[in-house]
Amino acid sequence: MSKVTSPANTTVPRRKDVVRAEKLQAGYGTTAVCGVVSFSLHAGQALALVGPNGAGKSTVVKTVVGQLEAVSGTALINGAEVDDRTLDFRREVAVVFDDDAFFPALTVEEHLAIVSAGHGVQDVEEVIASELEFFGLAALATSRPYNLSSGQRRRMLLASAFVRPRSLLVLDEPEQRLDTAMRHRLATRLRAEVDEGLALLVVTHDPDFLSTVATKALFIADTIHAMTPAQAAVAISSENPHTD
Ligand SMILES: Nc1ncnc2c1ncn2[C@@H]1O[C@H](COP(=O)(O)OP(=O)(O)OP(=O)(O)O)[C@@H](O)[C@H]1O
Repeated sequence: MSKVTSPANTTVPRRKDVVRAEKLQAGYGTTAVCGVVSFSLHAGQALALVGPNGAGKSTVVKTVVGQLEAVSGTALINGAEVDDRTLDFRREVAVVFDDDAFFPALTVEEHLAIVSAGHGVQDVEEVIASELEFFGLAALATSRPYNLSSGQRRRMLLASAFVRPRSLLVLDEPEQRLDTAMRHRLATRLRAEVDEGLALLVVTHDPDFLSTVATKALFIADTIHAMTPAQAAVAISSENPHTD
């Protein structure tokens, strides 16, 4: 496997359809949880999935990244059917879900080192120091996850997606448990990375986060509505997308 020097130089050249969902029904077993989803996501785009609690956003995302089997339809990443065991998938796709696990015995910096070194990053120490700083965890580098607050653990999990290469980043409610300043810093950084070619698929309930980050949006419910980020921000602010 070729070595990379840092996550910063790993954005892939722009190309079509980093993600393509075609008539995708996400659900459990044979039971769909929401309407049929079709979308494409290119490098340099950020698609926000919005909608009320229980609408099916996480289920759709987990299906897109191959953690759940589709009820019907297909999800393609870089033109190939999703298989999260392949080297290509693991090299290109960084995923952070709310229920992500960690090792109780390992420190914050050890978690990040495993992820970074495991993805072939050469200057691991430098990269980790930079992300610890960004996520406000420098003073907690040698702490173990159970000695962190829930927001600090969340920061650690998010940091793990930034210490490794990625051309597609998938985040499920990244704003959860982050304070306002961290939310803003994260949103601003994500938007800058998207502008440089990252493809971002994000579930969010935060209109400000969405407005900063998203280039397009889907409202997930029994039927699916494509929206502009501005429309989606209004929809999730008012919790009623159908009034206008
Ligand atoms: N493992 C599971 N087995 C069966 N049904 C599930 C499972 N996980 C979630 N569900 C159901 O699927 C539906 C969609 O859940 P999902 O977590 O995708 O919603 P969501 O839009 O992400 O919600 P939230 O905004 O609350 O995170 C819900 O009705 C939920 O109860």
